[in-house]
Amino acid sequence: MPIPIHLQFIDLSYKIKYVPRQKKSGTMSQILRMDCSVVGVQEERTIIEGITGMVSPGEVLAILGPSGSGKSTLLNIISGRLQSRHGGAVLANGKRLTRAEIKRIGFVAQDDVLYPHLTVRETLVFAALLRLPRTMGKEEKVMAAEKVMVELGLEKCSETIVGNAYVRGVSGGERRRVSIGKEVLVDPSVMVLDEPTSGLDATAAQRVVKGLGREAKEKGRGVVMAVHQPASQAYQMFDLVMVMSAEGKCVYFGKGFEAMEYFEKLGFVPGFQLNPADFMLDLANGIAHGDNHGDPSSVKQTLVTSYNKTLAPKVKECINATLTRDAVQTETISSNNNKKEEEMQNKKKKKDYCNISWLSQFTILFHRSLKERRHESFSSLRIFQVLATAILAGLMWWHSNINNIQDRLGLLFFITIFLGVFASFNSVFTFPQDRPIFIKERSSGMYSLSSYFMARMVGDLPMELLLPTVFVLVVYWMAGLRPEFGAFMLTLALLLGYVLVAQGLGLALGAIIMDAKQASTMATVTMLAFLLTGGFYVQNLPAGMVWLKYASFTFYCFRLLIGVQYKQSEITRLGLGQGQGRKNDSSDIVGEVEEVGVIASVVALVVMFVGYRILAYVALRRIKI
Ligand SMILES: Nc1ncnc2c1ncn2[C@@H]1O[C@H](COP(=O)(O)OP(=O)(O)OP(=O)(O)O)[C@@H](O)[C@H]1O
Repeated sequence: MPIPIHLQFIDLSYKIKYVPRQKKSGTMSQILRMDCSVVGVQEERTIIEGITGMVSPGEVLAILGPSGSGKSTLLNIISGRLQSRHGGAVLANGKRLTRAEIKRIGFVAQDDVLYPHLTVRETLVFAALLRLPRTMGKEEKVMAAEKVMVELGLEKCSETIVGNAYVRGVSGGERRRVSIGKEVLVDPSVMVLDEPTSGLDATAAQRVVKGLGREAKEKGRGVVMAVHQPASQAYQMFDLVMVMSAEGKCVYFGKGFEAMEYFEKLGFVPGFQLNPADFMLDLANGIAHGDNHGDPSSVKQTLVTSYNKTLAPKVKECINATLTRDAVQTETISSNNNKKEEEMQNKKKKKDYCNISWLSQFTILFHRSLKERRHESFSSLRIFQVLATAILAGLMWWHSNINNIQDRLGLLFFITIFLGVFASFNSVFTFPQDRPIFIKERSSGMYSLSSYFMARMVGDLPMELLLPTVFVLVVYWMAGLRPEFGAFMLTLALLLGYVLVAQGLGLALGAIIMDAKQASTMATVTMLAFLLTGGFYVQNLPAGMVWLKYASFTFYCFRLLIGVQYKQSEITRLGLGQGQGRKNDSSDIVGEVEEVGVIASVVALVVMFVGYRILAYVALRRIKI
């Protein structure tokens, strides 16, 4: 049974600052010319204002209001997702929300935040394994996921992938139920749902609302949900109703069955039999039925004034009474515990923020990462890209001659370019794509950042190294590079190491910029810059730019590759080394391997491998959850 939580929210307000892109006065020609004068100064907009209410264990509170009235914003605040960015207070049993309480609030966002390539069963089972307490065994957790699947009518599609707007998967309504299932699984004390019935037909919507209401009563769970046009039968299941105006103000908060009576007293009566929710939505938009009540703005003004005058004081009084009761209870509890015990409890709470051990989190996330990313890493398009490029390069450099220095260096440089760009470009999407799920799951306390990060890093290894291995295998033997097995293995190891460094660069850029499009452009530009300064095009960089060469991992890889491919005797014979009288020639570059040293080059690559990952980790730490 969930721990009962009385949730109170008092005088909530939320404002955003924004810069309007263009003023209304901007003419079309000004806009087309992107005239700077049409860009406005920063403005402030109030999204919600003075919202007060509460929900107790076992109650269902429905939030009704027109589109854009701030319902989602309110739910985000209530569930602790916009902490410290709003006015007013959200209290759980009389105390401000802490991370532990937030974890007890299940939140189903308006958009389904799920991994599209996992099946329904996989999604729920992984959620159960990560979220249910360590006292439960694996079998029990899997059973819990199965039970939720049955309760929500998802057995039929349990083996179908979840999908999203781009990938065909389960239907929108089924996806919605998966999102709800992920929260129901952990028996939260309060469930906050943003339009749980969107995408469902009337019968399915009613089933979901009924199910949520029944569980609320049975388990003593508070439920807060924003709903668009609930059917009258669904409306009967709401204990409390809040109606918000389009301007983000409250026009009604109170018992569901008393709402019509309240509006009637104000003189707003539907002219014919009407669904109460539809009637209230019309009122919130300023549309009054029956008698002429004036224009919409005066209708809304009447409703807001009346709420502030008559209902708001009663709501606050009721909240105060609950707060006094909670305070008495809290006082009794704390007087029973001495300070030391309290400290120990706090420590334990902090340690137990995640339900399972670090190692279990890592193992589960690792498996999930493999399952989720297999389609991406081994997509037929990627396999085709790699194989086609490898075969093309192999044919172009077919059994190239070791004495033809330009050809050989060209091939080694091409391999470096291809693998570097391929790895960095593919990995740049990892964190921006994961961000919404990462924020959602971390705010629910499912895992720690370090376990997520390590699982991603380790999970990426087999995924990201297999195709480059195939590439090297094909090109190496087709192009007739050094035929000794040792030389092949060294080249392979070196190139795989290089791929991991390039991948680290992509991960770091993705984590820092957190926008897949911008980060991919940045990764391409950075890789090109590194390739430019890598020594193939210009041997002697201008004095102030030499550092660029040493910052480029392409530089080290390229030179080490040459070191593996050419023996010392060949370097001397072909005049490849420095001091062989061929300065400023592209064939002079082997000399720089000697200049930097093999060990130093390897160390530089290792430092960059670790450094980029540390950068990515630090960037992820900045994400507010
Ligand atoms: N970060 C933001 N930047 C700009 N506008 C915002 C931001 N957050 C919210 N808004 C605006 O605040 C208003 C309320 O948004 P919100 O999503 O809370 O409304 P809603 O009632 O849930 O709407 P719907 O029912 O259509 O989902 C909208 O007009 C929205 O454009």
